[in-house]
Amino acid sequence: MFIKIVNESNNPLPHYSTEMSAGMDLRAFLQEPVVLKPLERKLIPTGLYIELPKGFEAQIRPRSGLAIKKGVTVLNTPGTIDADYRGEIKVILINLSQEDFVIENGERICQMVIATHETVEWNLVEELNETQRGAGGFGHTGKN
Ligand SMILES: O=c1ccn([C@H]2C[C@H](O)[C@@H](COP(=O)(O)OP(=O)(O)OP(=O)(O)O)O2)c(=O)[nH]1
Ligand SMILES: [Mg+2]
Repeated sequence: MFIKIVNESNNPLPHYSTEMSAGMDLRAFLQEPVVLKPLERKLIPTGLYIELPKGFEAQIRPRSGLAIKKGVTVLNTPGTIDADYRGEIKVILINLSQEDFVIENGERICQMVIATHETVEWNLVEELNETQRGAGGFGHTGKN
């Protein structure tokens, strides 16, 4: 399917790097490099604006390579881009390493997955149906 996109950066459009990739890497759109000090977080622009159809969302997720090699991740992962959002897609990066991390223009900082979602209405009731699990959770299974 085709999705409208505006690209005000000088970087290439996001693309799937293999035939069955779920995510497309997004690149930082910067006039000059940005430094993230240890534990520092910053909002990084991409220069991209998209128009998703109703019932779709875009998820902003970390890149595993950046996470394992540099300790840099997306703070609010998965970030949510709503279908009615018309602003610039921005990425909240945080540096969880003990060294400065320098972000250059055009660097691939995260990935974006386009997904469908439901829109529901609540059916407010007094009680829910019974199940084998019931209220058990948080490591409940496997215990005697
Ligand atoms: O990583 C992100 C997350 C969100 N957004 C944009 C698109 C999204 O549709 C909008 C609102 O995001 P969210 O609902 O997560 O933020 P909020 O803090 O709840 O703000 P709002 O009150 O505007 O919904 O901000 C981004 O560009 N990047
Ligand atoms: Mg919100």
